This record gives sequence, structure tokens and C-alpha cells, in this order.
Amino acid sequence: MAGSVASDDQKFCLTEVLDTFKLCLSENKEVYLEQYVAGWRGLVKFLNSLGSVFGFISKDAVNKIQVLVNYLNGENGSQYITVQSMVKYELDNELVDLTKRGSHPESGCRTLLRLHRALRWLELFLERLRTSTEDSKTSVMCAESYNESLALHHPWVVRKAAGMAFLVLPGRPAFFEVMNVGPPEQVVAMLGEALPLISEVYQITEELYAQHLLLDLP
Ligand SMILES: CCCCCCCC/C=C\CCCCCCCC(=O)N[C@@H](COP(=O)(O)O)[C@H](O)/C=C/CCCCCCCCCCCCC
Repeated sequence: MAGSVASDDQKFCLTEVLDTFKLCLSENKEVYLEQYVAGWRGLVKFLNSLGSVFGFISKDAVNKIQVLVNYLNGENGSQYITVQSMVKYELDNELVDLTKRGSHPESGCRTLLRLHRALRWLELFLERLRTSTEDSKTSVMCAESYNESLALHHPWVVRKAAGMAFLVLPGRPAFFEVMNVGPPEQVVAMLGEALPLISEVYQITEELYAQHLLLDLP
């Protein structure tokens, strides 16, 4: 089974990811970038355990995570503590290409936007998983969620490659097993806990980006 080929330090645990997304929100509802990135790291571990066919997706996610980690660890790291402070800092200092790619092709704002769109995919996919039945197909749930979110921003060739990768997703029982949470009822309960947190992080970021007209960054 796909999950058993992952080494221990690569093993995915949904609880771990859930906890990371819990830690994303500050008391005044700002989104901590370090925890946001850590949440994605956890998800990438899971993706890696599904096999090399997802390598091109994992690689893109890792690249984007790394861009943000570099900002966090860089000389202006204190400006990148939250998504809100990052947006303010980059906009105030004209560090974002707003209409076409130019001298800031890898701004924190545009990089995070890509992960933010993927978070919507995750939200839709987890909701489908949570309400699925034993004979539901993960590939279909994944494709539907993708078509309603990320696909709207991807060119044909990426959509095609993603669609082909979804076809080799394990069935629901094996998928639940790789999640490493316990029996299906427990998985469903965990998803029920995780989803509101993920939705809240998504909504807060979406509103922030909408307010600053950043939802279409090139
Ligand atoms: C309980 C957990 C279950 C689910 C766990 C899911 C784990 C998923 C982990 C990572 C998801 C990958 C996130 C991908 C970010 C994609 C960002 C993006 O849109 N990049 C494109 C645009 O970037 P720029 O060119 O503008 O820099 C880039 O072109 C993308 C290339 C790769 C293809 C992306 C396909 C995304 C499919 C997402 C579904 C993942 C399937 C997971 C199957 C469970």
C-alpha cells in the first residue's frame, strides 16, 4: 500500500496538520506565516507518500514553501510574521508585481496566493471526503474539487497532467489508511474538526487579498 513505503520521518499524520492549522491564527485573527507554511509541509509529506506520480505537484508546492521560508529567515523576516504584515510590507515597499511579471516575480504575496488557491482545493476535497460513502471515488472527489478551484487558474497542460495524476489516487479505504488517523468514523470526526479551521484561515486570507486587490497577481 502507498502509505507503507513512506519512511517514518516522512509519515503523514492528519492530527499533526490539524494542529498546525490551529496554530495559524493569532488572537486578533491574523495568519501566522510560519505555521501556514508548516501546515503545507505536513500536507506535502502526505502527497509524497502517495507516490512519484504526484512529484510534479509536490515539487511546485515545495518551491513555493521555500520561497516563503526564505523571506521568513531573511533580513526582513520580522515583516513576514503574519500574512497581514507581509502584505503591508510588500505593498508599502512596492515589492509586488501587480499587473504583469516584472522585477518581483517571486514576491511573498504572489507566492502565497498560489498556496491560498490550493487551500480552497483542500477545503473542497476534505469536505467531499468527510461526507463521502464507502464506494465514493477519491479520484472523482479530487478532480471535482480541483475543477472548482485551482483549475480555474491553471493552463490546459497543467490541468491535463493533474487530471491524469488524480486517476491513480488510491480508493477511499486505502486513502483513509494513509491518513493514519484510525477507523473511518474517526477520520470523519477529525475532518469535521479540521475543516472549520482551514475555512477560517482561507476566508481571512481571501478577504485580505480582496481588500488589497491582490487576487489576480501574475
Ligand atoms: C487529509 C489530507 C488529505 C489531502 C492531502 C492533500 C495533500 C496535498 C498536498 C499538496 C498540494 C499541492 C499544492 C499545489 C500548489 C499548487 C500551486 C499552483 O497553483 N501552482 C501553479 C502555478 O504556479 P506559478 O507558475 O504561477 O508559479 C503551477 O503551475 C503548478 C504546477 C503543479 C500542478 C498543480 C496541480 C495541483 C493539484 C492539487 C491537488 C493535489 C492532489 C493531491 C491528491 C490527494
